[in-house]
Amino acid sequence: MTSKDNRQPSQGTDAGAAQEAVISVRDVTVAFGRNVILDKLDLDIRRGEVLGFIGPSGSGKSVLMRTILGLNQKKSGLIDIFGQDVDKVNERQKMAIDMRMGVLFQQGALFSSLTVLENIQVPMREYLDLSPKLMNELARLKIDLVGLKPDTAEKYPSELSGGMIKRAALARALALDPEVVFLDEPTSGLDPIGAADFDDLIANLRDTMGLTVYMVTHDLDSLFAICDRIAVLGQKKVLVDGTVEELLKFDDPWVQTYFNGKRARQIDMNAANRRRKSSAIPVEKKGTDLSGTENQNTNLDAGPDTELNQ
Ligand SMILES: Nc1ncnc2c1ncn2[C@@H]1O[C@H](COP(=O)(O)OP(=O)(O)OP(=O)(O)O)[C@@H](O)[C@H]1O
Repeated sequence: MTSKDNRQPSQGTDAGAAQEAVISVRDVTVAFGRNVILDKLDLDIRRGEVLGFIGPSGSGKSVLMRTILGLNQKKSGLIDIFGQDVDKVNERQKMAIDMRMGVLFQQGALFSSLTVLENIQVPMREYLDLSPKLMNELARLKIDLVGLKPDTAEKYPSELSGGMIKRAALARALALDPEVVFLDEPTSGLDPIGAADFDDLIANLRDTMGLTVYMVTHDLDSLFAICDRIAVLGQKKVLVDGTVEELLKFDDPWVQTYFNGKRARQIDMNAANRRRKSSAIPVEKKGTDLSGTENQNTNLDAGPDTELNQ
């Protein structure tokens, strides 16, 4: 676990390529006018991990995601993506970096006037020069990859359920076979079964394709089920990052309230561990979590609405 006071350098501290930082954020400050949202923030996103990003509403989780993606300007600091300082790349290099990253925005953000197939082809048209036949084949492969039926291709977003929209948006985010995908609250608005299915899909993509996932979420089930590591945004910085088990022991009122608050309920830690990547997280002893109790009480709602210790 690293907290803001003992932050590690981005590379070379841990064994193997699994710890390689594909994205490093250092000392990044973002402000809108005089309103400073992020202040000298540090964060690493490591290859092949699902990184969950949590923090109070309005703390800047989406702003950070948009800043990494180059959609918001930073005031100062360094963002290194795939080993390149984004301030020093030319247009062609920037485009090459963009192609290696996919994004699923909070509401799916599909074009309502385009079919699912056409939506998935939008990034292909923007970045690649492919024949219509090849684009159709590739888009249909993505539709299959995210678990949608083939006939979804011809449907418009208005004809899809919430879960199907998320999957179609994910298919579009995967259109260019990115190495990293950014997901902004991917399971919001889904029923628990739909959300669990979506979690499984993300975990599967990580495990089979080595996908790196940066996931802003308020969904504790997702955090427990598929996140290899969680970063907490607070006081305009990454307050702490670590595994769920490490965060449960982190002495901060907001973090404790988030995971152990008044609307607590049982989370099956063993089920969570089964679904998480075994190489990233050691599986605890059967029936016991790291706090030594049978299963962990967690709070689904208190966290995001609770003020962080300032
Ligand atoms: N383009 C913008 N111009 C001015 N202020 C902005 C802009 N974008 C975001 N903000 C402000 O930055 C702050 C952080 O917003 P952000 O959307 O990142 O929060 P969040 O942590 O993702 O919240 P939530 O969990 O509710 O989605 C908010 O106060 C928001 O009003």
